[in-house]
Amino acid sequence: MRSGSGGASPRRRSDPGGSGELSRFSVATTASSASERSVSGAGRGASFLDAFRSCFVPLEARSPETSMSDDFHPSHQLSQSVSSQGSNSGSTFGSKRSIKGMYSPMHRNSSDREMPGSTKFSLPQIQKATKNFSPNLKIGQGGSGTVYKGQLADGTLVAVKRAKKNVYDKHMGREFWNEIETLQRIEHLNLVRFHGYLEFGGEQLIIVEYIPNGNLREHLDCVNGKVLEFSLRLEVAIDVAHAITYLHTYSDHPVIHRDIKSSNILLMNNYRAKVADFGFAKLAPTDSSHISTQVKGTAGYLDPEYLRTYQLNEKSDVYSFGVLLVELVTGRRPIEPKRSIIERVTAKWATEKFVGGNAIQTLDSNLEANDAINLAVEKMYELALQCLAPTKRNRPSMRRCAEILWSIRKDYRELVVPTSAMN
Ligand SMILES: Nc1ncnc2c1ncn2[C@@H]1O[C@H](COP(=O)(O)OP(=O)(O)OP(=O)(O)O)[C@@H](O)[C@H]1O
Repeated sequence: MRSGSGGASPRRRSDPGGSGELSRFSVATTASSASERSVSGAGRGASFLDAFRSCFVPLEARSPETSMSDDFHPSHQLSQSVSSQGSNSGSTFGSKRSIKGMYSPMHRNSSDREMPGSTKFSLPQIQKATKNFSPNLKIGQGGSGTVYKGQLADGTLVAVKRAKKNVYDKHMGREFWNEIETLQRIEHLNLVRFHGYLEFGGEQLIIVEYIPNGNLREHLDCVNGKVLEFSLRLEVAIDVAHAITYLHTYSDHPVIHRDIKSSNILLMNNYRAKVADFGFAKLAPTDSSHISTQVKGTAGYLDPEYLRTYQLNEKSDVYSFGVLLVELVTGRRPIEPKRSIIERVTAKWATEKFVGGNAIQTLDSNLEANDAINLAVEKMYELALQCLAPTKRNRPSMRRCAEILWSIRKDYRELVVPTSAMN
């Protein structure tokens, strides 16, 4: 995914690992395609080291044995088309917002789809806000569309996601409605706020809160020439943990994001993080034996168990979060094809270093190590290893991840500012 700055000129992104883009994909085919896309690594074994190595072994993907149902769909209640303008709660885990009538695109017929889809916005309004989708206002490019910065008549800054027009790919349309459905359900300080949407005249637009300070990947790449300091990385990890905890635990119905990755973590000017991009999000299956027909996610972040079994679970987000933790410490992308084979899969390389007692060697070279950072890095890897466990039952809940990160932050702060100095 390529993205630009929040300003008028598109931002260039550096590529220190020479890794290029991580492909976002959905595997809907036979299991062999899943195995082709999986990450290779060391063999299995009984030792601790081998146990965590197996997080990265090639998967012997198999077709689900049980008969496949279609991708899980919530039992939609018919609805109004809501434009969610509610205020953010600001509480740690946010407030539950109950949207009684969920809008169900799956249950609409095609003539409905030609109708303007939002009570809030008209196409001319959005064309005006984005200067008719001016290339100068382009702030991001993803697999499913282009993102523009816009300003509404009342001065509110918004991000407008314009879905790709691809008549041959019905999944694109599904992603669009998926994102709207999820955004309507959720509200949390660490999730991008939904303003509304519009489907009209071949355009599919999602309008959300504009987040001014770029995405986490850009900051780890020092695109602005500024290093993201360690304490802020820890704060970002906590914000993301809060956001996912909310999705898994406190939203009306547990939501699985399915695409947790650094380019989907957006930063405010004060470096508070917000999770974006709900195109792949799903309501958690109520039936634990549910089998998806499509595995979705981004290479390098994808839960190997989900890839192998097609069984979706909240713990798939926990796996991706483990990859993100390693990314925060190392600054590297999850897969760096241009590095030596040992270093190519960042999480494997870094956690092996950790187990070997050399965690600090993996610290982002832009950061300067000190006692506080050393300790925090060790603890973050301990947590990352749990998140990256090969099977979901051995991974912690997101809530547990948040609690562990709070304690890491507490210890970090105490070491950075010794108590005696505060008295
Ligand atoms: N609300 C927002 N405010 C500011 N910038 C945004 C916003 N939403 C997205 N962006 C920018 O646009 C980029 C692409 O976002 P988008 O959600 O479209 O990804 P995507 O299409 O799902 O991409 P991919 O398919 O690779 O996941 C983000 O990385 C970010 O830099």
